[in-house]
Amino acid sequence: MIAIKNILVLNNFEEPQKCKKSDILIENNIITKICDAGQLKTPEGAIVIDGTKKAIMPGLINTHSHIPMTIFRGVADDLPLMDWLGNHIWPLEAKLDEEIIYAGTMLGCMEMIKTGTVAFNDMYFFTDSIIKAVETANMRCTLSYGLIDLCNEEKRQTEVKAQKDVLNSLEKAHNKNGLINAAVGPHAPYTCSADLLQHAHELAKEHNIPMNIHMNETEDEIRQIKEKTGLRPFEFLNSLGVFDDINVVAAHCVHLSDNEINILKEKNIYVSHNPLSNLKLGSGIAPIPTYLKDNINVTLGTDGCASNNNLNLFESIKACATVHKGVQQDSTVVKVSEVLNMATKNASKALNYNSGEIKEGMWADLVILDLKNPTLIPNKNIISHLAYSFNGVVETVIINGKIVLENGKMTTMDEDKVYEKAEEAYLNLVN
Ligand SMILES: C[C@H]1O[C@@H](n2cnc3c(N)ncnc32)[C@H](O)[C@@H]1O
Ligand SMILES: [Zn+2]
Repeated sequence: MIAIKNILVLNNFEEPQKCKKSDILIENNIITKICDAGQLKTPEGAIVIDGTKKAIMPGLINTHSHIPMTIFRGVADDLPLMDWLGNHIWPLEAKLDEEIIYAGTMLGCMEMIKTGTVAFNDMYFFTDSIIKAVETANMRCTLSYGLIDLCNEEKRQTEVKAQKDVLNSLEKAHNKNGLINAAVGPHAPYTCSADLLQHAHELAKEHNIPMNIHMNETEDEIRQIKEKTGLRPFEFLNSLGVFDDINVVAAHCVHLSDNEINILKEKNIYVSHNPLSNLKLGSGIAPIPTYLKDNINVTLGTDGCASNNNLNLFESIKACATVHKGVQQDSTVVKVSEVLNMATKNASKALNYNSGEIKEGMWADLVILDLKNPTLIPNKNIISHLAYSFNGVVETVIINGKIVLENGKMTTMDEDKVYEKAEEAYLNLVN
């Protein structure tokens, strides 16, 4: 049990003036009580956190990452997507092994937790090593194995077989405490055959899990699909039935025709907006204000550390809250509450979580901020600061009712060892 006393609860992004000081009780992994400050009787044996001069917010949820790619930070800057992937990233990824993946995931979990992220939706390889690291860190996640067959039948068969093993591992991991969840991850329309996409869709339906896919990131890939199929990517996948009856998290969605935006609406597709990756790779800027007007569910992601190059979701929040205002020459688009909802409750909905808000009955996935931080002063306007000014350095993080960061220090891992292993992994990758 954890009792948090006299803390400012940031549970209303729309009406900041309604946020007030409260006491919170956490039992097992659930928020069981929220009452006025001073009202909570501390149950015997509870850990007590004094929330004076602190605020608590829902932990952030990153809906698009490649977490082991922390090891790739800085390896291939200033290149466009296809050159970056084909000539730099994929050749290096051919050299990955379990140890590199474990080291990269540990570093990624540490970075996310220290910047207020409690959960992430990932697509990568060597899923067993990722599971091992995430279990150590006690992070929540939805993991998918990146399916790529490049339309080669033999490769398709090995991918289908590999996917089966991955789902078995994920199911076992999920059964421990529910922290780890499974998704299917066909990489993108330009790397997957129609058969592989349909196979992934069937699996998602059968297991009742989401699909995680890169969509319409660059004009170049859209041209490729149009040449091959006569259709734009969303039209092509829709014709295959790939969006039916499942939650789809479509990363990027930078360049869409009106008809494709209609497909987003009709099929209730969740957009994972990755503004910093799109800016760095020169891919473009997604029309987020249009999506918001159309009531499309928008969430936020960082993408991997070779295209961002960090996992601090507060930076993506600020980018999202500012870049669209500049592009549209309209400072009223993408409001503070909208962007904060993207990183919390919209993401929770996309991934079928019970978090993203601070309410009785919800998972205790929470972040405590020290109000004595220059980027949070004046404290009165703290909700605005979360979108526009906060540097992301958080004090304490609770995931699934467990304290994983305490006064800025990881409780689940030896930080120095994680840094050392990550440096070693980098040398193994590039040499
Ligand atoms: C899961 C696979 O996705 C690749 N990957 C990482 N970032 C991006 C991106 N922005 N667009 C497409 N693919 C990406 C990884 O490098 C890996 O090969
Ligand atoms: Zn990606």
